[in-house]
Amino acid sequence: MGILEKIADIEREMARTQKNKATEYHLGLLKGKLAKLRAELIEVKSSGPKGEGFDVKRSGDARVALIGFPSVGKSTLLSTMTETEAAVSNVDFTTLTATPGRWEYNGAVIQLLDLPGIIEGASQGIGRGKQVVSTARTADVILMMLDATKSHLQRPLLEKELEAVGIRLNKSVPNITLKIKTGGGISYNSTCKQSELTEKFVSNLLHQYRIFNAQILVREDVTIDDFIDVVVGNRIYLPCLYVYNKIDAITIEEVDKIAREDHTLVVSIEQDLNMDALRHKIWEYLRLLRVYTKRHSEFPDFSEGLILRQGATVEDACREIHKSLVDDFKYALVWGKSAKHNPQRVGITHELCDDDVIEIVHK
Ligand SMILES: Nc1nc2c(ncn2[C@@H]2O[C@H](COP(=O)(O)OP(=O)(O)OP(=O)(O)O)[C@@H](O)[C@H]2O)c(=O)[nH]1
Ligand SMILES: [K+]
Ligand SMILES: [Mg+2]
Repeated sequence: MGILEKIADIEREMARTQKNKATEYHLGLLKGKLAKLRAELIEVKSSGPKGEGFDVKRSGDARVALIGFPSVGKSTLLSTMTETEAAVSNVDFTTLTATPGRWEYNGAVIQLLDLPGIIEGASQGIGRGKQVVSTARTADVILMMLDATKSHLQRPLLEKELEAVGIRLNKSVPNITLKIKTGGGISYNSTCKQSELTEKFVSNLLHQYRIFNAQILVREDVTIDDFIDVVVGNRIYLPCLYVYNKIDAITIEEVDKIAREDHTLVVSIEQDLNMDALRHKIWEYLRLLRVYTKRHSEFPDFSEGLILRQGATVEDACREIHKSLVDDFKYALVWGKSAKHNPQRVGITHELCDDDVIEIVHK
């Protein structure tokens, strides 16, 4: 039996099994098996011949991947926001390969990656779906484009396809440590009450994965899925913005309803509705910082900032300018949101905020 058939088998069994307290445990183990098979699918992919994901070189400060059903307007967006002219038509599967475009915003250069449309079953190799969802793993942000005039089932269907290749959307990494040991059996500890996880389940699931010696520490109330994710590994946690296009073609009441969903923005690319909000939202989801530098007794250079990731420290800023600065670093002066007073004298581990101004004093 092939991997896909085995997956289908387990999915059927899970669908047949009623969900209740008595079956929870059994279902959990089935989920574990399923995750294992899916992981095998991903692995075959990454060790397989070249071109499993689309081979587009990353460039700029970050990458945004456009994911969606055919004809939702992905290429229309690329053609609107970048200089790249992508073919647009009402015929499904117009785009057949990954097409990058360059978008500048707040001094950062963002690569927008237009991708072929995908449909249900993409992660299992239907159409070019497998390549598309593999490429999604390389993005910093997923822009999931949806057609506001079409069925609202598109959203959960696409989420399922991305989940299947190990992408977790708008979720943080579960606070679980798993240390594989060479002896001592399974030792399980939790710092808080668990609503789903039990010691018996943990040890059985680990046995399924041929792990017989390990230390597990769980620091928050997690789900069985979270635990499986940690055991399987190879998961990617990405921010995802859901963009409903073509709102020019639906009623204002419908627009209002959609706009209330989490992580969601409504636009019409062709009618230029809400597009500034979209640009701003993408920037927010990229979690980038812009920091300005200044020389001693001069004004800051606001024409050019450093682009850093959220959580970046003075050390990251130094590296961005020149790596020798890290070795020669004495202290820095910081003005802005991260400073307690202006300027604040800080060390190399100080965390920076968006729009901060920094002066580095070196030996
Ligand atoms: N009504 C309306 N139609 C739009 C809008 N944006 C794009 N379209 C139309 O949607 C159709 C599909 O656009 P594309 O950009 O080719 O869609 P795609 O998602 O790239 O499609 P594939 O490459 O086939 O996956 C075209 O006929 C566009 O004119 C919009 O804001 N409103
Ligand atoms: K199309
Ligand atoms: Mg297209």
